[in-house]
Amino acid sequence: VQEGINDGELKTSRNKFTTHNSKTEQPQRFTFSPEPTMEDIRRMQAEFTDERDWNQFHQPRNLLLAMVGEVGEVSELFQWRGEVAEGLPGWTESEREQLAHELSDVMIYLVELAEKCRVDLPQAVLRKMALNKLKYPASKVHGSAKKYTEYKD
Ligand SMILES: Nc1ccn([C@H]2C[C@H](O)[C@@H](COP(=O)(O)OP(=O)(O)OP(=O)(O)O)O2)c(=O)n1
Repeated sequence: VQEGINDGELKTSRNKFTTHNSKTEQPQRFTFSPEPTMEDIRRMQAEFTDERDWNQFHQPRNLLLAMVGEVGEVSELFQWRGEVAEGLPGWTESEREQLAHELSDVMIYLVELAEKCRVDLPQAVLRKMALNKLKYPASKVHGSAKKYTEYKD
């Protein structure tokens, strides 16, 4: 993937939040762009830290603390607003961009934390989702948010 993303591409990806189907006025289904992959993000962040000689600070515990700090920054954006509906109606472009920044910070630190802990994150996610399906069979739990310990067969 390219290092730099031009303004046009950034705008397109932001607009996916708000585009509507003009005939039905229904929000269009939202999807991510296929790139960058988690491996692209790992490599780009590794280059960023190498270029700054920052690996000396990026041990697992420091990355964990940095990630949790960024989760706090995401929380600040939702703080005192009450419930927020999907698609964030009423949020300004600038608030949406701020959220995109903070979620990205969380992702960047998460990916680097996984790398430094030697967790192959994309594959680990696949394994965990397979486990989740076994634990919560759709036929059994459909429409209920109980934790698995509350089901008695
Ligand atoms: N030692 C560091 C410092 C920063 N970053 C990178 C990863 C994050 O994506 C981003 C975090 O930068 P800041 O710590 O400046 O945090 P914010 O961008 O959230 O700024 P602020 O805390 O002012 O909102 O920069 C990094 O990898 N290692």
